[in-house]
Amino acid sequence: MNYLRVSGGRVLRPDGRVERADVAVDRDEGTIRAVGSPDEVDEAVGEGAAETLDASGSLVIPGLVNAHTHVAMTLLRGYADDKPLDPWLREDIWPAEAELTPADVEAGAELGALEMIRSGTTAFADMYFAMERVADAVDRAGLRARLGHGVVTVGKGDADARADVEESLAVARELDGAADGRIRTAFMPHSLTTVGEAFLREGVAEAREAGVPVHLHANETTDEVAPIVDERGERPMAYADDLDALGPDDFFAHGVHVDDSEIDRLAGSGTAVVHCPASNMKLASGMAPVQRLREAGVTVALGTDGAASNNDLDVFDEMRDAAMLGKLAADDASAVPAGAVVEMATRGGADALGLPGGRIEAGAAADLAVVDLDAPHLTPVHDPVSHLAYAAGGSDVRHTVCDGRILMRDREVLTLDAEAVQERAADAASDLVDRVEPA
Ligand SMILES: N[C@@H](CCSC[C@H]1O[C@@H](n2cnc3c(=O)[nH]cnc32)[C@H](O)[C@@H]1O)C(=O)O
Ligand SMILES: [Zn+2]
Repeated sequence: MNYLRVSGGRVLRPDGRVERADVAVDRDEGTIRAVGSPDEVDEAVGEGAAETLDASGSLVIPGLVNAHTHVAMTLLRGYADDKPLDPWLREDIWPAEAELTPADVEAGAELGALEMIRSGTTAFADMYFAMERVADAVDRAGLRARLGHGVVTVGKGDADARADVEESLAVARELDGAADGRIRTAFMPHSLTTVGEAFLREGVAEAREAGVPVHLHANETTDEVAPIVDERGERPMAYADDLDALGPDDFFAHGVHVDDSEIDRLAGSGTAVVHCPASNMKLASGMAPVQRLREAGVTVALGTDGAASNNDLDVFDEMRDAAMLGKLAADDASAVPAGAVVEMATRGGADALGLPGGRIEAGAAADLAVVDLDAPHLTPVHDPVSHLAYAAGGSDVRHTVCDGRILMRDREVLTLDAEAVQERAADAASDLVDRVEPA
């Protein structure tokens, strides 16, 4: 067997225990073949590993999942800060995005992929446009992703609006299974207020027929909830239910302003929520009731949202922010503990996106990250899970593996030319800003 051995480390197992173990990866299948003591692994797969990754002094964890982002927004990192969602989108972000070319989107997506690989993320969900270019970047980077074209119909004529919906459905049908199956897709209306009812109803029905999930921004701000309640006399998740947009394959970003009836609807339907704590804090959107969502049985994942509202794509930051904000929201220091946020960033993310991975166990997808614990800010190690949630950062990741392939070894990214990617993105971003604000 053509196998990769991750040796000498401690491993975070699906039950939350951390144990000394080696991991044997079947590189042809892209799956984990064995996890155990060196002797156990020798017995299971033999001694002749084709390649070895050293994990001594390190913790082997499932690859992190960034379950909601707009990856090419890396080009707008630090472009417009310190504003609430609606004026931020209308006055700054949407005018800049109107100037983005497909080549810009590809440059931004590559930069995001590079940043994610370097911080131990192996899978993400992306809502944007020029998605075939994002797919190319994902393919080259070696990551896994669930991709969709974001639809906005408000402020557009009927033909343009319809074309946007059709584009999202076409992307969902055509890109599904790309990059040797590492790319899956979804129908992605931007939100329940930025897409008109008839378009939502038709689009969701077609998505169901095509067998692709639905992903949208939901209950992000009170400004977004109020018009639905005023105009329809029902909460947004009741409206979503009426649109047939709730189900076990569907995943909604934010879920900040959800009441108990909506939490019950999400739990009952199996719809996952992607919590984006940094974006919610930065745009002052509010505090999602993460503890209550989890207690109700909702699958909760973590997302960075775009780099313009975060301002990075490091899921370690999201774990820390989720634990901190979750406690504040619940007014309870025992709420959203370390183990919960680690679970949300790994298995929760994989399950929300319906992608393999999220677990270090035999038979699971070989998506993993090796975190170096030998650092002043990670000493001593009373509890490695506590460190993942509260003390470690993306730059502590030594190696990143996705689908059995090494994407980063000893902090060197093998699938992308880091320098060229960074330079291309910086150039694209400065040209973009010049087009938006002519000198
Ligand atoms: N085809 C659409 C594009 C939608 S992509 C998804 C959009 O979500 C925007 N976005 C980024 N972060 C957030 C957020 O937190 N809430 C809502 N929208 C966001 C992002 O800038 C992008 O415009 C069009 O014609 O405009
Ligand atoms: Zn978003």
